[in-house]
Amino acid sequence: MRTQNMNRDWIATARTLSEALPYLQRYSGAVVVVKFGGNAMGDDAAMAEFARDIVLMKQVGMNPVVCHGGGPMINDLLGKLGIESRFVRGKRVTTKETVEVVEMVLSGLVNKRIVQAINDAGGRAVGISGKDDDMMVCEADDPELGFVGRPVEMNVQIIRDLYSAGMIPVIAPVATGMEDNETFNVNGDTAAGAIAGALKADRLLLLTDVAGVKDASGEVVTQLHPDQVRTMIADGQIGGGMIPKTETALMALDEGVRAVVILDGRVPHACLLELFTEHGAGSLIRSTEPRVKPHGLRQGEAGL
Ligand SMILES: Nc1ncnc2c1ncn2[C@@H]1O[C@H](COP(=O)(O)OP(=O)(O)O)[C@@H](O)[C@H]1O
Ligand SMILES: CC(=O)N[C@@H](CCC(=O)OP(=O)(O)O)C(=O)O
Repeated sequence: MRTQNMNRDWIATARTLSEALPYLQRYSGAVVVVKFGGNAMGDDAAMAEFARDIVLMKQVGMNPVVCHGGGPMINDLLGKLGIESRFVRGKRVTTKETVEVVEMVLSGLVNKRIVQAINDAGGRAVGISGKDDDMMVCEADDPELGFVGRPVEMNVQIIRDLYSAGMIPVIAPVATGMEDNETFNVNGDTAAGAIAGALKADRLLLLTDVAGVKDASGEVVTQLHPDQVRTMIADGQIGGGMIPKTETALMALDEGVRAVVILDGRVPHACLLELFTEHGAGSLIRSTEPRVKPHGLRQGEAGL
């Protein structure tokens, strides 16, 4: 019977909402930095879905901070300009010419697309980059990479001011240098980690285009201790863009972030699944003992 089926659907929906209550209570006031990678962004519908999840997080009393990437979009524009993209250990080799394109794409096209999507979903997004209020000051990461920055000074009060005033900061990973006012291209994961570390965030969610950190047999490892991550980098199980991602996770944990999750941003409602359900998503990296549940909080655990 159609009516009975509909009733069953409604009851299931109500049950899901009810089951979210302990998570909503525990995460109230929590600072959650969400890194939205270029590969995770997808089409307009996927972007709208992501934006709704971020607005929902804000609506229920969390403080989401979005830090984005946009590597594929930079590749596109560089390609149109006839400039080749080259990466070393997951980071773009960035010339003076390239960095202008990087800033145009990240602080312009990508940042404003996300801001607009969040505002369309009823949030109050404000787009900034690491340059605003000197939020992120960098020095050169490695001479081989050119204008790629490594954050050395973080001034995150601007972010706290924005979320305390009801807004959702959306941050492009472009920063100022210590000298000569250079512009630095910062890997999106590195920037998100530095921001999460400086905020001592409760969670850092790194959204990407794979289901999580995979081992040599291609299986996603749902829970990782930092020592396991170090081993997997050293023995080559972790490679490419996953290197800056996992290195970021380790650094963020060292700086006081409670836990880092690497998850598949292409899965609908990935953030909600991770934060508000028992199921979780992707690979969780933290220093403490494994949880009873695969993701989220340990059963009976009081804190985050
Ligand atoms: N052990 C691993 N587990 C998962 N992905 C890995 C691993 N080693 C390398 N990778 C690669 O890392 C990529 C994710 O990094 P990247 O492309 O930079 O993502 P994003 O653009 O979302 O920041 C994956 O698509 C995959 O090709
Ligand atoms: C230094 C460096 O590699 N910067 C990145 C910044 C964008 C980024 O990180 O984008 P994703 O998160 O989509 O990969 C780049 O130029 O591609």
